[in-house]
Amino acid sequence: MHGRDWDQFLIPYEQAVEELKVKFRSIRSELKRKMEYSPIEFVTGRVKKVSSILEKAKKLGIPQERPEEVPDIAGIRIMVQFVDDIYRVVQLIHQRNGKDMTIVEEKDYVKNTKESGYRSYHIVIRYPLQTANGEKSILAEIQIRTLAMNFWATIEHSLSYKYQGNIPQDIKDRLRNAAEAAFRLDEEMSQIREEIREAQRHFEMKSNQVLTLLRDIERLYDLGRVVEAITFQKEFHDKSGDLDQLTELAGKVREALCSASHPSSLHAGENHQTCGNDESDKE
Ligand SMILES: Nc1nc2c(ncn2[C@@H]2O[C@H](COP(=O)(O)OP(=O)(O)OP(=O)(O)O)[C@@H](O)[C@H]2O)c(=O)[nH]1
Ligand SMILES: Nc1ncnc2c1ncn2[C@@H]1O[C@H](COP(=O)(O)OP(=O)(O)OP(=O)(O)O)[C@@H](O)[C@H]1O
Repeated sequence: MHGRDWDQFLIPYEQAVEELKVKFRSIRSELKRKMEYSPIEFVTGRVKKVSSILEKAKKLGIPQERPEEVPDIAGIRIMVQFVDDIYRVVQLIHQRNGKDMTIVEEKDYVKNTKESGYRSYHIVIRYPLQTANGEKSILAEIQIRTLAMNFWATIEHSLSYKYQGNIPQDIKDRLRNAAEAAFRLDEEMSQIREEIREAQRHFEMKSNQVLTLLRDIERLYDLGRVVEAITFQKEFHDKSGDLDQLTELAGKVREALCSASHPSSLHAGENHQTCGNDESDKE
């Protein structure tokens, strides 16, 4: 190890961290620009300090002459809002496997919580770089976690640093309780999110129903069924806005529209597209 130029050694790792941060931040901004949901909240990255590389090499039994075998000299961290989003990001990384990165190892500490209470999803990748001295590939670590998991891990990391890895038992116990609380917070947030999604779906169904209903009433007018159209319009105004009531009324309007556009003299089957719930006659 003597004589190693660490500044030189770390250059590709710095480049990798910068490139990886740009790549994952770009995914976020691209999705946002397209007004689509982004599972990525924010991305951070760091290059490990030399002292920490040496300690880790020792811990992992890696010879000092081969520090490049330490898997997390280059590391990025992707923060997400909800636990589901972790697996969406994992999927995004899987899609890039064999393209601009190659997956070397994966550890799911979200499903397999560590003894300490630590939860995160880890992926070690081999990442190819174009450097001034040609192509080089290095190992890099991607950690994916929710904001709650990050909050817990950040506090735990500083306590671990303060106590040099020997956190007193009572604090360890409290940290495990806090990890439980962070887990419950993630669960609660996921549930709230589901309820919000359900409410959005319900709102969308209702506005579609209202739109169809008003169009059908207008078509009744056009077909000369003015009295019926007025009655339905009044009924629509009197409704409380309950989806079931709107659906029932929509059914009645459809029936009236159907009989208006299918005088009994017509053969059965003619103009059938105006009846029922055939989507083909909707604009
Ligand atoms: N705060 C915190 N971070 C952890 C913990 N365990 C792992 N990490 C983070 O995850 C990285 C790699 O963890 P692992 O994939 O388990 O690799 P490892 O070298 O076997 O980890 P160790 O448990 O530290 O031996 C570490 O460098 C930390 O950044 C933990 O208990 N608390
Ligand atoms: N993949 C990563 N992405 C972004 N930041 C990280 C990553 N891994 C660790 N960090 C952060 O970098 C800082 C320095 O951590 P350091 O590399 O010394 O230790 P560690 O990787 O957490 O632990 P260890 O060396 O025991 O594996 C800490 O604030 C840590 O939270």
